[in-house]
This record gives sequence, C-alpha cells and structure tokens, in this order.
Amino acid sequence: MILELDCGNSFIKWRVLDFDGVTPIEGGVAGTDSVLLASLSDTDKFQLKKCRLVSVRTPQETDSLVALLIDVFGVSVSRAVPVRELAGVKNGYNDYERLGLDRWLALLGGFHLASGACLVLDFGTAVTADFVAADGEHLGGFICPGMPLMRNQLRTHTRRIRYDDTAAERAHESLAPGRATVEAVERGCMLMLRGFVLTQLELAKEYWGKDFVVFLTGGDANLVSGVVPDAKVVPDLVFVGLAMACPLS
Ligand SMILES: Nc1ncnc2c1ncn2[C@@H]1O[C@H](COP(=O)(O)OP(=O)(O)O)[C@@H](O)[C@H]1O
Ligand SMILES: CC(C)(COP(=O)(O)O)[C@@H](O)C(=O)NCCC(=O)O
Ligand SMILES: [K+]
Repeated sequence: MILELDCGNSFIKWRVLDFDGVTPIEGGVAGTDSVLLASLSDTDKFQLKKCRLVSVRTPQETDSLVALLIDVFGVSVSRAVPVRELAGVKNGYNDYERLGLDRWLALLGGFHLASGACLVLDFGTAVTADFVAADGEHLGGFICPGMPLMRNQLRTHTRRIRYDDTAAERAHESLAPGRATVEAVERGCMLMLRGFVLTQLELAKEYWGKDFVVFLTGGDANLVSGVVPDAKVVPDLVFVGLAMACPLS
C-alpha cells in the first residue's frame, strides 16, 4: 500500500492507496506529525510499503517527518521536487524552484484532468490561483491570505475583535451586513474571498473566453463553491499531481 502526504502550512493531508496503487482506502487531516503517526498506527489494516510526499514546510521539518516515517513504518519515501517541465506543463516562474510545490502539483493535476486550459484555486492557509494555458504553459498566479489568516490577523492585531470558533461558524449562515462583530468579520472576509475568486474568473475569461476548466481545492474550497457553480471541486487535486510527479513502480 502507498501512503500519500500533502504537508501544508496548517495541516498534513494523508491518504492510503490500496495494493492496486490507485484506489484510496482511507484518508484524513492531521495537525501534527504525531497525530499523523497515531492515525496511521491506530489500525492494522495498512500495510505500508511506499510513501510519496509533497511539502511546503521547511526542509528541516520535512526531513524530520521523512525520518520518522522510515523509522516507524519502514517505507521508502519519494518526495516531489521542483522541475521546469512535466507532463506537458511548463512551470511559469522566473525561478521555477520558488513556485510552491503544492501549487505545482495542483496545476499539474488540473491540466491533466482538464486536458486543456485551467484555473486552479487552492483555499488553504493561503489562497492561491494558478493559470495554465491550453498548450500547457503556466502563466503564473496569485497568492493572498486564506480565511484562517485573514480572521486571525484581525483577532490578533485589534483589541476589540474577539470571538470563538463556534460563533464564527454560526455567522456563515448568511452574508447580510453583520450586526455583531463576529458576523461583520466573518462575512467581510468571506466576501473578500469571493471577490478574489470572481476576479480570477474574469481574468481567465479574458485569456480563454469560455474555454477553460476551474478547479477548487484546499480545505476551505467549500466556502466559495457557490460562486463558481461550474467549477470542479477536487479536494485531492494535489494528490493527482503527486502521483504524476512521483510515480512508484
Ligand atoms: N478536517 C479538517 N481539519 C482541519 N481543517 C479543515 C478540515 N476540513 C476543512 N478544513 C479547513 O481547511 C483549512 C486548511 O486548509 P488546508 O488546505 O489543509 O491548508 P494548508 O494546505 O495550508 O495546510 C482550515 O482553515 C479549515 O477551515
Ligand atoms: C503559497 C503557499 C504558502 C501556499 O501554502 P498553503 O496555503 O497550501 O499551506 C505555498 O505554496 C508556498 O509556500 N509557496 C512558495 C511561494 C510561491 O509559491 O511563490
Ligand atoms: K495546500
């Protein structure tokens, strides 16, 4: 069985593929290395042989997780690395090594699934947009703060914005102008996110008319799926690209 890991800034997304190497049998989200190990060790049903992994964490953090995986499960680990070109897609960064590897894999996966031009929007700690033209040229993208960063900046850099997560969830029942701090902040940030999405859509239309596919991925993709009804919500898009970047024979 193959263990797949996507180590983002906030969470490690994991899933296990069956002996056929393609069918996911279980997956989850872990806040820390030890929570990940606990989820994987908890059960006898995984017979892990190999692992493929992508990380946007520091090399030290990633090295330490890889060492743990080798030590605890005896797996061989294949790590996604930056490349200029893969599977017909050309990395658009001036310095290709600087493009976040999670973005690279998501856009590889998107181009593969779309077989044509695509806009990939990822809603994690940060929100990212990436544009890939029909000929596989990555035109570049945008990065802005995601929902958790926006809300936490307001909570930590003001003196009177304080509320808990339960209240935050309740505030999302509507997008009417807020009549309480929690509503004003949560809905304000939500509208910024939606505005960002609509701007990206406009740009994609300028480039490609109607001829492109929009992909939404990342833990907060559901927050904006309503504004792009035609978009494909693919929570495991990074894993699609990861399998392409790290084929395991
Ligand atoms: N099961 C889950 N556990 C934790 N966060 C989740 C979960 N499902 C959705 N989320 C949302 O996903 C966001 C993090 O997205 P994610 O794509 O994991 O970020 P990153 O890749 O930066 O670590 C959080 O802000 C949270 O709102
Ligand atoms: C933009 C990101 C912070 C997104 O990370 P995430 O929100 O998925 O944790 C990550 O892709 C990254 O560190 N990129 C390097 C900078 C760049 O892509 O230009
Ligand atoms: K991510």
